[in-house]
This record gives sequence, C-alpha cells and structure tokens, in this order.
Amino acid sequence: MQGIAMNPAAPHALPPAAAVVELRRVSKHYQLGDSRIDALRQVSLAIRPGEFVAVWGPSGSGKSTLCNLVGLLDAPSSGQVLFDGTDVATLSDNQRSIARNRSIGFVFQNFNLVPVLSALENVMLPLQIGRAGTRQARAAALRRLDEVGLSTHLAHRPARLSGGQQQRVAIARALIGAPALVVADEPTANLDSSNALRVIALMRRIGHAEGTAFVFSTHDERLLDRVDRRLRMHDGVLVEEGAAAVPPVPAVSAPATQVTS
Ligand SMILES: Nc1ncnc2c1ncn2[C@@H]1O[C@H](COP(=O)(O)OP(=O)(O)OP(=O)(O)O)[C@@H](O)[C@H]1O
Repeated sequence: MQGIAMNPAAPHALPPAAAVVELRRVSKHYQLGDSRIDALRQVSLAIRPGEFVAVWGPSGSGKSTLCNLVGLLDAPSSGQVLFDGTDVATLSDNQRSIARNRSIGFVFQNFNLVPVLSALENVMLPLQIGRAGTRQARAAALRRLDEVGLSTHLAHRPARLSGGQQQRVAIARALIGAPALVVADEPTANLDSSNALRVIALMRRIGHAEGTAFVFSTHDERLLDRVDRRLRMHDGVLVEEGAAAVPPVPAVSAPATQVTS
C-alpha cells in the first residue's frame, strides 16, 4: 500500500454516508512530570464529505488536540483514527505523510504564509513541493485565488495584504491540491468580526460546492450559526454535537479518496 490518494477522476466513488475521517473512542494524554493531562477522553465522531463543522469550547478543552488528530498531525494514546476507512495506525510514517499531503489541507491562526513569496507563489507552493509542473501549479493557483476573490492581488507579498486577505490566500493554498478535508485551527482568531464572517462564509461555500469537508476550531460563538454541525468540547470530552440553524447545502460533487495499493 502506498498511502491514501485523491482520485479526482472518480468524484462519486465515495458513498454519501462514508466518513472522510472517523474517530473511535479516541483519547489523548500528555505526561508532564508526575501529572497526566487528559487532553481528549473517549471522543467518537465521523466527518463526512462536504460537512462544515465547528469545534468550540473554552481554552484548554481539547480543540487543537482534536484538530491535530483529525488532520493526522498527531496519533491518539488510545482508540482508532480512520481516514477514508483505513486505520491510520496501520500506516507507516511515510504513508501517513502521503495521506496527509494528498488529502488534507491546513489553515492556521497566523496564516503561515511565506513572507518572501507573492500570493500566487504561496498558493503554488504545495503543488510545486509535490513536483507538479510550474504551468499546472500556476493555473491551479490562479483559479483558487480567483475563487477567494484575490485575482487582483497575485503579486502582493503577505506584508502588503490585510489579515483577511492573507487568510484567504492561506485558504486558497489549503485547497490547491483538491483535498478531501481542510482542518483549520482558530482560522479567525486574528481577524476582525467582518473578516471572520467573510472567511467562514468563503470556506463554507467552497466546501459545499466541492464536497470538501471543513473542520475548524473557534472560541467565537458568533460563528456557530454559520456551520452545519457544532462539536462542543469541555475538559477533553465531546459534550454536545448539534446541528446548526443553517441547514447544510448538499455537496455538488464529493471528491473521493481511495487507498491505493
Ligand atoms: N504538547 C502538550 N504537552 C502537554 N500538554 C498539552 C500539550 N498540548 C496540549 N496540552 C494540554 O492539553 C489540554 C488541551 O489542550 P488544547 O490545546 O487541545 O486545548 P484548546 O481547546 O485548543 O485550547 P486553546 O483554545 O487555548 O487553544 C490542555 O490542558 C493543554 O494544556
């Protein structure tokens, strides 16, 4: 098995109910000297294609830990994480990296753009690291920057962009490889409320249009009526799972992932 690969040629390969990522009774502990911190306790959930999901709760409740596990950035202390139906624990480090690079995009609180690169170059970067040709990477990046409303800012370096614009570049970058899932840890924490709402609306629109699942963490309860599903965390426990007021828009086409062998 070489890992989990996107399969854009077969957009309907996943049945509608199949989970992109699933956690089964997942716990995560940290040992700090003599004391054990239970960052996540027995969390079970499934994220489906095109779902727009907020993880919320107070500081220290386990939101980032949950995002790291959903994004295959970290491994659980116990329980199972399944990505596209494959138990991630059965993958080698290399296979897990391949799955992550091909199928998951990330958006960060601090945008994490490369300061010396233009907006266009930042968005092209993941494809170029993945050895795509420059022409292909440029065409995909132009399309993504158009999608996030930044076609007029292609040559701008991050320092010449507002926070909201930088986060939209970061969203374009996260989407460049057509991932099945985007994980965003506090994507609006450094934005004012109008930019926060704009970024959330943008992610939701793209996720629903392309069947990309989004999981983002937030402290901001004002964003919670903009999501399909809310996961409320408290002391490492998933205490409430609720549908939001806005009904989910069905995905037009769900990008498929498959395990290649
Ligand atoms: N690498 C680590 N080593 C030790 N403890 C950790 C580590 N990462 C997180 N923790 C602890 O695990 C618990 C959950 O942390 P986590 O960062 O997931 O919470 P959070 O809800 O994202 O918090 P915040 O909103 O402040 O970012 C906290 O008690 C935190 O101190």
